[in-house]
Amino acid sequence: MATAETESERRRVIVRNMLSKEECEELELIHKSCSTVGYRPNVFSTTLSHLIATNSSHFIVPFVPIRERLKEKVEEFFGCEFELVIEFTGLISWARGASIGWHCDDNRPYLKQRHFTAVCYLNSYGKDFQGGLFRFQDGEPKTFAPSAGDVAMYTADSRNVHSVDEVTHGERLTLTLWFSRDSSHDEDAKLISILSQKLLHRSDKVPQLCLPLPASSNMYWFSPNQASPDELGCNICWARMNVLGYDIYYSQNTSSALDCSELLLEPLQLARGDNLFHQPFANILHALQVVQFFHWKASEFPTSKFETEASKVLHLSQSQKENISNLKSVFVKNNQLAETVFRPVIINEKEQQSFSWANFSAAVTAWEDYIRKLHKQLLNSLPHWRTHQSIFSCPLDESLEGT
Ligand SMILES: O=C(O)CCC(=O)C(=O)O
Ligand SMILES: [Fe+2]
Repeated sequence: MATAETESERRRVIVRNMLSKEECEELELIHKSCSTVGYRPNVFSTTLSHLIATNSSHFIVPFVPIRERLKEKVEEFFGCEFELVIEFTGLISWARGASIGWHCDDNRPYLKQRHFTAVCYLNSYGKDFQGGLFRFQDGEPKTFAPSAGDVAMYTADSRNVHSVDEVTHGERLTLTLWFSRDSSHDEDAKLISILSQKLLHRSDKVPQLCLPLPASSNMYWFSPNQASPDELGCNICWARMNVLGYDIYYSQNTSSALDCSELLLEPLQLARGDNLFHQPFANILHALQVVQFFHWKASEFPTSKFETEASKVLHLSQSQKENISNLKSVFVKNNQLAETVFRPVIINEKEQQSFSWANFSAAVTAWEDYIRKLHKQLLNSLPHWRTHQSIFSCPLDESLEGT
């Protein structure tokens, strides 16, 4: 006679719609504006420590309530209340060609501290990507077609040997967490320590707008498979902007003096068609964040009937256009590759056609407000996190409300 399994025998659960559409989209924004090349071919990743290292610590804030809910759910389902720590949190995207064969998640001596896995799917099979089905080697469910908001939770041991089919189209995006019973592997403690070093020694009491700071350029260099020569690759920040219709323009003399990798730290302007947007961005990551933010929120900016003030948009000269295409050939060596890997499957054509610099300009301001709000929440929370050595949702102190 079959008996109900006890909590300690439970090995997996799939929870549908655990993350809201808004949460999925916000994490997608963070990934598409901060990710680096990942640990496997055709995989990109964004870790929380990388966010801190690139002056984007405030992007940890949207993860906080999600991490909490996931931990509670894993503890409840597997019957280990108050026992677990989060060992790792990361956004991982899988581009065409990425896959992983049969494995379990603690299958290396240095991974034995991983006791439970939670994989949140931030976009959908059949809509945003093809291929990429998740499979368990035995038991039910056997195959799982991810949909945005779904979460798979399973024990990291050999009772859950699983694989992911090769992605054949689009970019499959996940938020992956591992949980441990061993508190010495607590990710929170490490994050709080580096956050404190970064944020508490700053002299500015009224925080400046946080502008991202790119990591070393090789972390953004994608080549289709790791063995192929550099000539075939592309810079992922550049490529992500190109596929959404933006060109990148550096006004300084780029022909000789600057090492190309240093260029990523220099101010730049964005162009589209024959137009150059007047406002400079501090560096390539700053431009990318604003572009991705606009792409996320575009529908919220009413289609402007008014042309941008003439002073905000300049007409590109022939030599500026040449400058753009010369640099593009350095940073995106294979345009076809960039299109295949980074072009979203669904691009709102209306959004592309009704593009206006006036709306884009409004998005620059809205992005600044958004970043300031996240940064304020982070500064509000950090003292509580330090006291409790744990990252958790804190209500905003009244004294900070409305500031
Ligand atoms: O993305 C998934 O569905 C699972 C990924 C996986 O198995 C892993 O990262 O270990
Ligand atoms: Fe896995």
